[in-house]
Amino acid sequence: MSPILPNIQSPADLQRLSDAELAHVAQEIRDELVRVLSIRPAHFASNLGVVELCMALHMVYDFSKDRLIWDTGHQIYPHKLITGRHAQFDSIRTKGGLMGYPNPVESEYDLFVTGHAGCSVSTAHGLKVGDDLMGQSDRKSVAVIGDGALVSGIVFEALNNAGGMGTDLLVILNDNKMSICPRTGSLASYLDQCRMTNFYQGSKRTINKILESLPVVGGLAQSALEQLRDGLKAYFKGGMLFEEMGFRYFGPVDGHDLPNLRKLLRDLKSQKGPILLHVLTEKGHGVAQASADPVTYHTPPVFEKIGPERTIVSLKRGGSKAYTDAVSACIHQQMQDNPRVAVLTAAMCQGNKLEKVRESFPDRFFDVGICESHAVAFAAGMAKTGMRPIVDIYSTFLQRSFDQIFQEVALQNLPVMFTLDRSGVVGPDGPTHHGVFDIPYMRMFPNITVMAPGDEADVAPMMKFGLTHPGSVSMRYPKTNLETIQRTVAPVEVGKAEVIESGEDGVFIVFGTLLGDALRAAERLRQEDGLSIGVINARFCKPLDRETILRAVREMPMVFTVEEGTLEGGFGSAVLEACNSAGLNTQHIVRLGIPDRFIDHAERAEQLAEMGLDVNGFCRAVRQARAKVSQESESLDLPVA
Ligand SMILES: Cc1ncc(C[n+]2csc(CCOP(=O)(O)OP(=O)(O)O)c2C)c(N)n1
Ligand SMILES: CC(=O)[C@@H](O)[C@H](O)COP(=O)(O)O
Ligand SMILES: [Mg+2]
Repeated sequence: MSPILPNIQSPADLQRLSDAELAHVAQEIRDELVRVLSIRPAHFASNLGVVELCMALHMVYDFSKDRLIWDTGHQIYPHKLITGRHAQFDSIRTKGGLMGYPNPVESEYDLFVTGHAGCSVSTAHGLKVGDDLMGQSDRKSVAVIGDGALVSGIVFEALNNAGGMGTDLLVILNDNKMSICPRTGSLASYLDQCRMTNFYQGSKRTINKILESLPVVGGLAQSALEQLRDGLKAYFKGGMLFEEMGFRYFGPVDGHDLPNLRKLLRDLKSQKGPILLHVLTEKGHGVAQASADPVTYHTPPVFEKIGPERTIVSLKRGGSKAYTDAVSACIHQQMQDNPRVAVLTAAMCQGNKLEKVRESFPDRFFDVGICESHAVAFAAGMAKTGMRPIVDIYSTFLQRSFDQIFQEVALQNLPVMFTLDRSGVVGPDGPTHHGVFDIPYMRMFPNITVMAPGDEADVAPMMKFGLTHPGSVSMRYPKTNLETIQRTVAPVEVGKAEVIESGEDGVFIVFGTLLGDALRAAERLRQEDGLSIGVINARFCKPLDRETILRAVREMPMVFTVEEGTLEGGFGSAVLEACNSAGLNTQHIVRLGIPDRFIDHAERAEQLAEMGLDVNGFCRAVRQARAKVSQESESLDLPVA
């Protein structure tokens, strides 16, 4: 059969195809996923698992009018391939190319830029209620949510609200037994039980129909039948949880049976009220057919991404060690040395490279699922008992726990340590995943110490400090390979910076691992411009080393603060605030960091270069500042007119 997928310009083009042709398109989609993702690590297994579901949805609904939200959005590739973006698919997750998540700028079929799990039911509910109020009640609303995302607290907030309101909303639970790692928690076992039940379709409605058809038999028979119904539901087990929240439960159904999915979705489309359809899929489904590698087909890939060697690998990040490796090794060591140390992850055991910790200390390792708010409050509870919990988490995902950081940790002054992985720009995952806001949001609370290693040598002493300090500590580090700067490493002391190089013409004051590039820039400026630029490893943003930093501000003609975080309220702002309270002039201070806008997906090096946060950028900043200073001094020398 000749290729069909390249001719699919919109989902409407699917309508004219036979079942055999549709099956062919599904295979073409899988082949396309394997082809592109063999050259570029991206989300693979989750996309393979939703091919038929995506096609069925787009054949039953018209999402140019109806509303479709894919929870998290990492499984959006089949949706993009059949909504007119096949020709650009090679560009996915590259600078200027398609985003690896939904993107309304690309297509009317994408409604929200997402990347954080758990929000689909809320937004789909809002879309439906809004459309109704706007007089567009003919627009249907559908959310597709994975079993990993399902456990996020916000999902139950939405189910409760939509179920209570009786909104016409279809929630499709895409159950593939996996988060990134195997799923955890009681809901996981509940869903496993649901898998064992027969197809169950909203018996409540069926039984009520029987009731209505009977001649009036008074309340007694009704309540007896109601009890029978509840007994049946209890027996079925399937979906009771959702039924009790006001959603009629249908399922479980095979998520790879395209004809049956289309039939079922057509039936459900005409029904009223909140409905939850439980769909069973296989993460990584069909990859063997696509890559002709039988091994991977029968061992459902537990990983999200494919490496360049066309094999399912873990979240592959090149051969060299990353800061994540150094931190997870330190966590392991600290847990070995101190039985009071525990570690919590929010479904990112693999991303945080905690597998060895999980194996060595199963009683002190906690994967709470995609439940970041709970993770922080859980850690606070442990800290209250005298434990030393580490919340090991991506900076961007910790944003979900803002209020627990405030109330359960800072306000109680409890010793919870936050190891903030993926702080700074993260490359192809783009704006939903950059960890660029943690400096401001961590330093605003009393009682939290905010620090960042300048290089690998700082990691272990900082971890040790963080786990012995009486209060909460946040340590941020980026998604990049380790670097060790040759020097006599000064001991890590709270609120103390480390002067690495002195200079006369200016100074870089660096918070974080851009320290290496600042040193290389200073070396280049010495060689090419004859400038003597000092470099300070700030190490702490809060408390700031006022003595060292304010002395540099007083003595240096040019001062450059450097951080891989937003400038709004970041480290540079902390320095300006300190200068202001000390009554110092700050005109000669230049803050280098992430501008007040969202940074598009690209390679991390491209993103840093674009923001001037690399060697070239640092040299350019110094040269521009110097030119400005000499202009001003020339203008001062001009004879009075
Ligand atoms: C708030 C938040 N925490 C963590 C993640 C990281 N993450 C991305 S996908 C994923 C697993 C999602 O599992 P599931 O919802 O079952 O979707 P599947 O990949 O199985 O289709 C996780 C934990 C995230 N995107 N958002
Ligand atoms: C979709 C999601 O949030 C995760 O899969 C994330 O993309 C992982 O990022 P890393 O590759 O940095 O672990
Ligand atoms: Mg899943």
